Amino acid sequence: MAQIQLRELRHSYVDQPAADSDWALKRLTIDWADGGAYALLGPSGCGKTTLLNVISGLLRPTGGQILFDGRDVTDASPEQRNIAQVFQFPVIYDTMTVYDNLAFPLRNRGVDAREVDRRVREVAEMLELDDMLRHRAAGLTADGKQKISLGRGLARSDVNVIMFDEPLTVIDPHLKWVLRSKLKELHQRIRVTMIYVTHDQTEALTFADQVVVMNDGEIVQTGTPVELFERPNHTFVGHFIGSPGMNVLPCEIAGGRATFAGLPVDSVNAGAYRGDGGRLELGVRPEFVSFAPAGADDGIPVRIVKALDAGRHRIVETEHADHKIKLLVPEGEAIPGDTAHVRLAPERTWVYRDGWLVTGKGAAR
Ligand SMILES: Nc1ncnc2c1ncn2[C@@H]1O[C@H](COP(=O)(O)OP(=O)(O)OP(=O)(O)O)[C@@H](O)[C@H]1O
Repeated sequence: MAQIQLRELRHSYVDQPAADSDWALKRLTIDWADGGAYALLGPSGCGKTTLLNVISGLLRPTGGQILFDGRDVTDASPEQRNIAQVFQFPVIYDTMTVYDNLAFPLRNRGVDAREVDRRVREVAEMLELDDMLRHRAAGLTADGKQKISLGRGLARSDVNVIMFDEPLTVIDPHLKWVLRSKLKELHQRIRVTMIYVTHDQTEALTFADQVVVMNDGEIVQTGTPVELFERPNHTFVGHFIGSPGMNVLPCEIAGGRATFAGLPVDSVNAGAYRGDGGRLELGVRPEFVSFAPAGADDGIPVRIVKALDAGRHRIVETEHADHKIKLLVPEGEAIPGDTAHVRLAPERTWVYRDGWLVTGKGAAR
């Protein structure tokens, strides 16, 4: 097990990177605690796989350092880094039995037969593969094969880190939930540092203690699922996490107060803005927007565009001067007809400058 530190890590696939867009990873600095469960979450192309390959040693970064327990491993080979990796698609030996597949990484490291047997049976039981240990892997379904891949990643207890790259892609939807909870349970049992890469927020939020959100080669926020929900560090995090994502509205700030379309809006942090220009926006999640009671005219006047049933609540889309504002209305509460006023909860409304949360110390990077 290891603490993993990335220092000013950069990578470009271009020979002579010049433009910002030439960088697949842009100066990442982050510490991952020994034994932590992390998810690396971000849209396709944001650099997740590049980062995993740099950590595992398959790719030499253009710049920066990788430290395992304080030791610089930037130039170490994948074998020297002692990492287990589980990929999107099963990597198994079809002609071997399930047992031999699980035992393979242990035997390869010279682990003694009794310990191999103990670990194989333990992992097989956790993944519910115990009744098929003598079967040939070739006969298994795609789900079964991917379970073996997971098992091979989890069998070794001496690894510095286990990395999962979208491991549930080929798994049947109803089994995904089961495997996700199993992985979480397993992490709690074995406490090896785990990094789980996904573009699926549900997978990230259910697996990880800390979620690292990436966009466009940068880490935009690291936090618990609650932190990402309650205090998005960047409008991207607000959009990407949550369903529907955060409302983002253009605003102006004068005298420490924000206005949207000329209407005053109270926020947590407008007072921290230093008047240094930039694109100013307000962010508020649909959960923290509500309709003012009929007859009240405080808040933002809106036109109701549509309402979508989402189980326990409805997602209502409203509009003010071509700006969409979404809100959640609990089941049983009335939705006004054509027009209404909406209120933004001041303690849940944040000001962003050029996408980043205004903290008073410049952008909240
Ligand atoms: N071998 C490569 N050669 C050139 N460019 C690459 C290569 N691999 C990735 N890239 C580019 O680097 C950027 C990051 O890609 P990467 O695959 O790391 O993202 P990702 O978040 O893992 O995406 P996905 O979820 O689609 O796998 C993208 O712009 C991609 O086009």
